[in-house]
Amino acid sequence: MGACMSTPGVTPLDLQLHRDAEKQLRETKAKLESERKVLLLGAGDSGKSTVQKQMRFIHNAPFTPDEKEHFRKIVFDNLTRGLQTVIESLDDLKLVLDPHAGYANVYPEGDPEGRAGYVRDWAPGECGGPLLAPVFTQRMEMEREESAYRDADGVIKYALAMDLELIESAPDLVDGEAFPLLYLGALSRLWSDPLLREAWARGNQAALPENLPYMFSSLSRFFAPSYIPSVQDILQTRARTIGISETTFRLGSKEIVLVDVGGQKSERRKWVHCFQDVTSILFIVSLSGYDQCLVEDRTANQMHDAMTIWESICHSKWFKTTSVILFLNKDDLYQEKIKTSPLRKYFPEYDGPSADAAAGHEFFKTTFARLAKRGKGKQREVYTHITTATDTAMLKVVMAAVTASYCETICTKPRFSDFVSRILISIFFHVCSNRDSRLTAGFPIRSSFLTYCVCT
Ligand SMILES: Nc1nc2c(ncn2[C@@H]2O[C@H](COP(=O)(O)OP(=O)(O)OP(=O)(O)O)[C@@H](O)[C@H]2O)c(=O)[nH]1
Ligand SMILES: [Mg+2]
Repeated sequence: MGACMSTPGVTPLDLQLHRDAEKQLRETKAKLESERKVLLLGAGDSGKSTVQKQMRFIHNAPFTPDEKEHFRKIVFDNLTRGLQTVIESLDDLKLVLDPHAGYANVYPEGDPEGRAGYVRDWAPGECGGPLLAPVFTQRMEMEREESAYRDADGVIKYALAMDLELIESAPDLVDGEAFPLLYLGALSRLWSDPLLREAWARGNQAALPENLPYMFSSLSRFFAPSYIPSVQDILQTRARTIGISETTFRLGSKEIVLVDVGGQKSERRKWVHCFQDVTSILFIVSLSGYDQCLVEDRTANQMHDAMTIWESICHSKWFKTTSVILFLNKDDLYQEKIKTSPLRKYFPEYDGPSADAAAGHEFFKTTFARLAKRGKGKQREVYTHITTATDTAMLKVVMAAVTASYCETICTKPRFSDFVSRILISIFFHVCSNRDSRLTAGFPIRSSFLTYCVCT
C-alpha cells in the first residue's frame, strides 16, 4: 500500500476505487466458494420445472400466497386451453364430433356438491345451489340470442355448439376471481365425450397435454370459490418456461443455485447465457416421449430430439469436466403406454421383448450412455435415475441418493480457470462502470488482479 501512496499521479479517488475493487473481488470470491450451480437441461415438457418445484418442497421453501394464486390461474388455463388443444386436434386425427351421439347427458363423476344434476340438463329445478342460478340465467340468455345453436332436433345441437364456443373464448382469470361456474358443465360434458377421449388417447400424434386426466379428475374441487392449489395440483400444472429462472437452497454449508431453462426449440438459444461455472447438469428426458411428437414440431419425435440435445451437451467444450446426471422421467406415464405402444415402431434398433418396461429402461440407459461416450480420451461417467417427477416421495429418495453420491462433485471447488475468468469479467465490468480513464491505464486494476491470483 505504501508503494501505492507514493506512486505519482495517484489521487485519493484512485485509492478509493482501488479499495472498492478489492472489496468487490473479495466478495465475489467468497460467494463463488460457497455457491454451486446446478443446471436443469432437457427438451420442452420433459419435467425440468417440475423437478425445480419439487426441490422447493423438499428443501422447505414453500410457495408464497402470490405464487399459489399464479398456479390457481394456470389450473383454469390448463383445463380450458388443454381441452381447446384436443378439440383443435380433431381435424388432424380425422375425427368428427357428432352432436347426436348422446351429448349433454353427462354427469361429472364424484361431484360432492350436488352440481351434477344441473350439469346434466341445465334445468333450473336441478340447480345445485344458489351459486348456479345466475349461471343458468346466463346460459338461457345465450341460447335466446344465438339462433345458430338451434336446429330441428332440439337442444342437443346447441348444447354442443355452445360448449365448444365457450371453451374457445375462455378468458384468463384475474387475481382472486373464482373459476366461472358457466365453464363447469361445458368442461365436464366435453371431456366426457367419447370422441374427445379418443382424440386424447391418440395424443402422441398431436402433442396433447399429458396432465388433462389429472386436471379433469378434480374438476368440481377446482370450481369451489375457496379453492387453493394443493402440492400435487402445483406439480401437475403446465406452463412452458420462457427465459431462465433460478432457485437457491442450502445443502450443508453450500448454497445450491438450481437454474431452470425453457426447453422448447425457440428457448434453447438462451441456454448459453447460463453455461458459465456450472458444477453439475441435471438432464431431464421424458420417457413417455418415445412415441410422441414435439409441441413445436409435429414431424419430430420427442425422444430423438432429447438424444440430439443430450449428445451436444455431453460433447460441449463448456462441460468437459462437469458432472452429468440423467433423469429418465415420466416413468408413470411410460409404464402405462409401453403396454400398448410398441417401442420398436419408433426405435427399430430395439430388439428386446415388446411391452416390457424394464427392457425399455435398459435400452434407453444404454443408448444415452453410448451417446455420451463417443470419441477418444477420458470417457464421461453418466449417472442415470428412473424418475416420476410429480411423485414427491420418490423424488425425495432420488435427490437424497443424488446428493449423497455426487456431493463430492457438487461440493468440489470450482476450477481455477473458472475462477480466473470470473475475476477477469468482474474487473472488466468494474472498469467499464468507472468513468475515470486513469483506472484503465494501470496500477489499481493490476494490483487487484494480482492480489486475487495470489489469494487463490
Ligand atoms: N405424470 C407425470 N407428469 C409429469 C412428470 N414430470 C412432469 N410432468 C408434467 O409434465 C408437464 C411438463 O412439465 P414441466 O416441468 O413444465 O416441463 P419442462 O421441462 O419445464 O418444460 P419447458 O419449460 O417447456 O422446457 C407438467 O404438466 C408436469 O406436471 C412425471 O414424471 N409424471
Ligand atoms: Mg419449464
